[in-house]
Amino acid sequence: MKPILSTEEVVKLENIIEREGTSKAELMEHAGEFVASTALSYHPKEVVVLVGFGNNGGDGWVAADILQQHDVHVVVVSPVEPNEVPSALARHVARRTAGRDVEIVVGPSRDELAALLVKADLAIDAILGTGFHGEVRPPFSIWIPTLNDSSPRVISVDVPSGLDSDSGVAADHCVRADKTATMIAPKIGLYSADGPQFVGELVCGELYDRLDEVIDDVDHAAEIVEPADLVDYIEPLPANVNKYSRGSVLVVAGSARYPGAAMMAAKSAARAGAGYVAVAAPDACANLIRMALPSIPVIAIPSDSRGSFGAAARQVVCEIAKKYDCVLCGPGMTTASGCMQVVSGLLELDVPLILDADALNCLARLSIDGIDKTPELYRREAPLILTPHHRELSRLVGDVPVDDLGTAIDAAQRIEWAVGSDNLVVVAKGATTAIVGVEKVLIPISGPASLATAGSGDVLAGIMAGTVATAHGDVDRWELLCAYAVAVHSYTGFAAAAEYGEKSVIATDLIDLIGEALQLVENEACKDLGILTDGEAE
Ligand SMILES: NC(=O)C1=CN([C@@H]2O[C@H](COP(=O)(O)OP(=O)(O)OC[C@H]3O[C@@H](n4cnc5c(N)ncnc54)[C@H](OP(=O)(O)O)[C@@H]3O)[C@@H](O)[C@H]2O)[C@H](O)CC1
Ligand SMILES: [K+]
Repeated sequence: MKPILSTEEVVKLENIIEREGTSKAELMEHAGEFVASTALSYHPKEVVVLVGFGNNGGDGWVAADILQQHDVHVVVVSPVEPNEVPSALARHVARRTAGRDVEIVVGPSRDELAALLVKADLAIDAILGTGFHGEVRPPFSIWIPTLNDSSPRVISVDVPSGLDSDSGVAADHCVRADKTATMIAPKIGLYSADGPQFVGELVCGELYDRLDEVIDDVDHAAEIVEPADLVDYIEPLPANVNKYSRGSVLVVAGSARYPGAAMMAAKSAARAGAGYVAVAAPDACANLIRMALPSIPVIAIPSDSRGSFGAAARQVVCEIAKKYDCVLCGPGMTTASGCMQVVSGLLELDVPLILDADALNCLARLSIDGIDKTPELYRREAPLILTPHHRELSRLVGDVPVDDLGTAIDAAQRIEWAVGSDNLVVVAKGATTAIVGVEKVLIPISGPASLATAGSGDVLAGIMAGTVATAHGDVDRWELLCAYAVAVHSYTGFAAAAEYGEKSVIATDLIDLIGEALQLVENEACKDLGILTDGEAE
C-alpha cells in the first residue's frame, strides 16, 4: 500500500527527514531532478518552465537547470527577477539557474506568454504547490488560463497550480495537467473533489531513499491499495469443495417495484464465487425473480400491500439468515416499515452482514439525528459492511453534506469511531471510493466512468457478498477484503468498456464479466509481485 498524505502530514514528514540529516534544500534538488527526468521522458526540445514565488517554483528552477544541461532549450517564466524571489530556498536555486545559459522572461504579458508557449513542446507548471490558498492572484490568474489554452503538454509540479492540495477543490483558475509529478507522497487533494479532473497521470518522486523508514512516523490521510496487496484474497478453488463449503449468501432484497436490483445482486454474488446463493424477496416479486434466475432459489417473504417486506418479514428473514455465511440486505428493497424491521433484526444476528442501498436508508431512518449518535443501533460482534454512495452516507450522519472524498471520509469516520470496531467497514462509494475502517482509510483501484450506471451498485454489493462468503470469516483485515471486491468491480468496468464501448455499458454487462475481472485482478497482482510479465498476462 502507498500512503496518501495531507499537507500537514507532508510538512511533518519533511521536518522528520530534516532531523534525519537531509535538508529541505537537498529535497528541493531531488524534486527538481525528478521533474526533469519526468520531462525528459517526453524527449522535449523546447520547454517553458513557469515558476511562482515559493518552493514549488524552486523545484521548477532546479528542473530548468538540469534540462538545459541535457541540451533542451529552456525558457523560465518568472513573476520576479531571480534575486527578488521571496523564498530563500527558491531564491538560491533561481540565482544559480540564472547564472547558467537559461533564458529567463520576467513578468510577460498574456500575449508574450502565449507566444512562448506556441513554440514549446512541453510546459512545466511550478507556479503554486501545497502553499496555495484562496483565489489565484495576478499574474497567475492570467498565466494559468493562457497555459490551459496553449498546445504543449503540461507537467504540474507536486500539485496542479490552483488546486487545493487537501480538499481537491479547484480555484477559478487551475492548471489542467497531462501529468502531475508529486513529491514524497501523493496529496489527498489529488484524489478528492476536482482533483482527478486536473491531475492527469500521477507519478510520485520519493526524494528520500529511506522514506520507508520514516513514513509511518506521521499519520496517513489514506493509503492506496495496489494489486499486490490483494494477493491473499486470490485463492484457487480447492478440488474437494461442495456448494455450501464454497460459501453461501442470502440476498434480502427486492420489491414489486424494484425486482431487478435483487436479481443483479444475487447473480453477482454467485459469479463472484459463492457456491450457494439464495434470495429472500417479498412474495409480490418472488416469482418474477425465480423465473429470471433459474440457478438461484428464491424464498418468498410476506409482503405489505405495496409489494415490499411486510410486518411479518423480520421474523421469517432472521430465522433463515442465521444459516448463511453472509447476508446482503438492501438492493431494491424500499424503506417501507417492514424493511426497517428487517434491517434492525439482521443487525442483531451473529452473521456477517452487508447493508446496501435502501437498507442504509432504513438504518438512517431508525436513528433520529444520524447513526453516529446512536451507535447501539449498529454495534455488533459479527462483521458489518456498509456500502453507501455520497447521498446515502449523508443521510446516515444526519444530513451532514457529503459531496467529495474529504467529506465522505469525515462522515464515514464518524460512523466508525462511534463504535470503534475492527469489524465495521464503511465503503464510501464515489468517483474515488474510500474504504474506511477504524484505523485506516484505503483507496482501492478505481474503475472507469462507465461504472456510473444504474444497477452498478447492486453488482458491487453482490461481488462484496460473494467475496465475504467465500472468505468464511478467515479475514485479517476487512477493509482489504472490501478493497478486493471493489477492485473486481472496477475491472468488470474496464472489461465491459472494452467490450461494449465506454458509454454503452449497462449493469448486467458487468455481471457476466466478473469471472474475467477476477482473472484480471489476479494477473495484476502477479505482475506487481514480479511473478508474471506483461506478455504472459495477455
Ligand atoms: N513536500 C516536500 O517535501 C517538498 C516540497 N517542495 C516543494 O515546495 C512546495 C511548497 O512550497 P511553499 O513555498 O510552501 O508553497 P508554494 O510554492 O506552493 O506557494 C507559496 C507561494 O505562493 C504564494 N501564493 C499562495 N497562494 C497564492 C494565490 N492564491 N495566488 C498567488 N500566489 C499565491 C504565496 O504567497 P503568500 O503571500 O500568499 O504567502 C507564496 O509566495 C511543494 O508544493 C513542493 O513543490 C520542496 O521542493 C521540497 C520538498
Ligand atoms: K504546481
